[in-house]
Amino acid sequence: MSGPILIWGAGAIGGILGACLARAGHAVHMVDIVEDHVAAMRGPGLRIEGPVEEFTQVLPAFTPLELSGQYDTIFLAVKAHHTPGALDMLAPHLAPGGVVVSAQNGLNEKVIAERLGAERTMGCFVNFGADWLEPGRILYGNRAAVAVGELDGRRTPRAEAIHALLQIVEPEAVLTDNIWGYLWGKMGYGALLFCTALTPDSMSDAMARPEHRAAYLGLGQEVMALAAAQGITPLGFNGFDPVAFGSGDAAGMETAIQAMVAHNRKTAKTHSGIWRDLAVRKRKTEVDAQIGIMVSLGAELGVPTPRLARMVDLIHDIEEGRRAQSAALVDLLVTA
Ligand SMILES: NC(=O)C1=CN([C@@H]2O[C@H](COP(=O)(O)OP(=O)(O)OC[C@H]3O[C@@H](n4cnc5c(N)ncnc54)[C@H](OP(=O)(O)O)[C@@H]3O)[C@@H](O)[C@H]2O)C=CC1
Ligand SMILES: CC(C)(CO)C(=O)C(=O)O
Repeated sequence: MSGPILIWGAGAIGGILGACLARAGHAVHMVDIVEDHVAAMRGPGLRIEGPVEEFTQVLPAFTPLELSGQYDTIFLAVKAHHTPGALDMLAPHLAPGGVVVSAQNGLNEKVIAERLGAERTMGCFVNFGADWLEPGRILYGNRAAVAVGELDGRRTPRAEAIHALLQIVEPEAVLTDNIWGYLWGKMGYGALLFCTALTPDSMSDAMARPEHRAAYLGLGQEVMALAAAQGITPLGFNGFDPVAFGSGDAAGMETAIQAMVAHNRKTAKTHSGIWRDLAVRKRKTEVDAQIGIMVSLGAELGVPTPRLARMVDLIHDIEEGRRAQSAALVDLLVTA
């Protein structure tokens, strides 16, 4: 790896990665389509605030049209449904031997590998919480699990180098030989987060409701059945327990729910990114790119996903103004 690191999509996740790496002395360039945000990063700088740490970092920042040159290491941190469009813009800036690291939720690694080649794609899982507040301001809500690894599980010098970079941001970041396991663990946890976003409540308040337990357990079980049908062994983190959901172990799932509720009680990011897209940003969520793809996969593999499918419809209803966020929407997922 040589030359500056490029962060493509300098919002909540990309902003924190870029600011932390630059503060540690790495040359980092930021790219974002939000012009006011790009201007703010150049000066007065990107302000990271909240309970984890507070600092301001001035960063070389560009809109995609302003960017020139090629980069060996690019972290991609746009929302999953923006991945194809971002890759069109990013492709000319990836050096021939370079790599794109997906710091995103979903299975973007597949999209990147198809577009740029598997050998130019690295898998990454991030679970720390952050919110883009306004141009130049990001809330770093809590620390949480981070993992990185080659798509084929090999331990390579470049994976070690990316791991070392991520350890600057999260000292407990893991270099894994099972990145798909982490990504599918997050697909499971992510399905639960989408369910919390059907309501106006915080992640922990929504997930703690006993009358909605069956909805959360059913969603987690559907995702773990999809992972199992592909021969993937999902991994746990921050309270999410894939073994309990995969085996339908009632006591294990209850312990996992309690642990996830406790984890999310400690963050200054009280609501998920999905909730924020619906309630604050008033824009489309990643539901098709994260949950919709699992419904399609279920149809291909013959794995039933009735709750995931219903949830996609409910999120679309909120996005398109047919329904308002309400705890009553989760009632509709209690029975499959
Ligand atoms: N925030 C969090 O706590 C967590 C997020 N994630 C995942 O990380 C990924 C990034 O999320 P997050 O950082 O929250 O998202 P943000 O919306 O905060 O940041 C993404 C940024 O990329 C910009 N963007 C969109 N399209 C392009 C493009 N083609 N080229 C350059 N920039 C572009 C966006 O602009 P605009 O807003 O105008 O679209 C925005 O500024 C998602 O997959 C999310 O699910 C994972 C774990 C935690
Ligand atoms: C809530 C969080 C940060 C996971 O902890 C997340 O992934 C999201 O907001 O989508």
